[in-house]
Amino acid sequence: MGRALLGCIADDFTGATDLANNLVRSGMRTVQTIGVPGDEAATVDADAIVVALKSRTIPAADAVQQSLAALRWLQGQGVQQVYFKYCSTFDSTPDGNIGPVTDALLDALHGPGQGFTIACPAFPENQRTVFKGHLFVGDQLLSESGMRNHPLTPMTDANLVRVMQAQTRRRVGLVAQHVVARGAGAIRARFDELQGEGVSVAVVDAVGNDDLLRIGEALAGMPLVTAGSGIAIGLPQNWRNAGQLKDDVAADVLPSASGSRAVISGSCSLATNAQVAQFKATGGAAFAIDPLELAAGADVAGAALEWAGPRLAQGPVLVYATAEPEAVKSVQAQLGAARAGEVVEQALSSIAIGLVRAGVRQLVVAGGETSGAVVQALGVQRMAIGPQIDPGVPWTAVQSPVCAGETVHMALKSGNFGAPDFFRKAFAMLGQQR
Ligand SMILES: Nc1ncnc2c1ncn2[C@@H]1O[C@H](COP(=O)(O)OP(=O)(O)O)[C@@H](O)[C@H]1O
Ligand SMILES: O=C(O)[C@@H](O)C(=O)COP(=O)(O)O
Repeated sequence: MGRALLGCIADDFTGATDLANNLVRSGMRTVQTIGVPGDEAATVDADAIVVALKSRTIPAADAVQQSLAALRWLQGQGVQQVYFKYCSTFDSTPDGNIGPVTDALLDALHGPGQGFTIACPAFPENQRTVFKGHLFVGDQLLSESGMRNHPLTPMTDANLVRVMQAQTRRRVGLVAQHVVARGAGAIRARFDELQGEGVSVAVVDAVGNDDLLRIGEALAGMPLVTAGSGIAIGLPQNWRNAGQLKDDVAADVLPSASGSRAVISGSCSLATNAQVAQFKATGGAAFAIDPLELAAGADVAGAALEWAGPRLAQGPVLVYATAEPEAVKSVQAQLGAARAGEVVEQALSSIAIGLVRAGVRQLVVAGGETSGAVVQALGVQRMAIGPQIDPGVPWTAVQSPVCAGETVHMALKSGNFGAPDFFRKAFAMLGQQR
């Protein structure tokens, strides 16, 4: 059995690297696997393991099944605590999947209908805060932020107690910020009080990193934690206190980078739109993908690769389907949201394979679903986590059968993360890597 302390199940791939990044920065050596590893017996040598699923927008029953398979594999690794990671904007479809997966994990860990956990997507470093159970993105309620226009998971209610209650069979309650501010003892007392009232899932307020650290302390020994990546910063200290976590090796060292540079963007989020605009405005070579042409059967991937080939030597190239909300709505009205997403993801995946075949070894992918599709198409099985580019986005190093034996550096950028100059900043940083 391995010695991993924390076992994580992430519902998308950018989310997984976001969580791994926070764990690494808090001193846990972390390995990220793509999907549930096939080899039951192999033990992973790390303090934390993040199993990346692509389960955020699939049918709830499939998300449950995949999450339970991940749980069983993590239990086989001997983990002491399980962390279900979802989006800091609580992205979910009308059918879930956060509630159904939480129910299934609690049932599996505690018995049917039993157990207690938290729900806390707060990530203050990325302007996601929870106050009186309401999720804010910067100064806006979730429901008034760009998330209301998300292509797959539009979020139209900021009240997390209500959103979660609509998804779970269990009763949902609230640990308010004035309790969190009083420290771990007060938080634990509130957990007890809520359990006495029949509550099994507590939405927990957090408006700053101090809150996350207090909550982290209160979560020591809780078998299941459900959260965004922010809560992760408060957990490692619990194992340090117990003498189980040694800070004797750097947790974020990657091999040095080489090869050509490219960005693939399938995210239509506000931040990505700004990053694509900035890259183009500063003279970056960019190729736009039109979903309608794709759906009509045109060889858009071939055209993109033909375009990129001669440009790769000159610097990073960008291939993008990123579009403003009005354009996305118009495409979705013609193709349906799911089909539009599918054709774009498929094309961007083929382009990623082609780019790696053409010598790209430094690849930024923008968008959670997009990253999932690209990473799977490249046949990546594990990701080593390196230094942070912007909050929530680290460089990683992977192996792919598409360029067997050679390392590819990949950064999986969540749609709404990163400064406007993210793409150039990312590559500049690899150039200066230790
Ligand atoms: N122009 C477009 N029209 C419609 N859908 C699009 C367009 N561009 C990308 N998409 C789809 O939108 C979804 C964006 O989701 P994702 O990659 O998770 O980005 P984010 O991280 O911003 O949420 C993907 O399924 C992608 O294929
Ligand atoms: O928690 C977050 O915000 C991210 O880690 C994440 O999951 C974002 O998802 P995408 O916006 O779909 O990349």
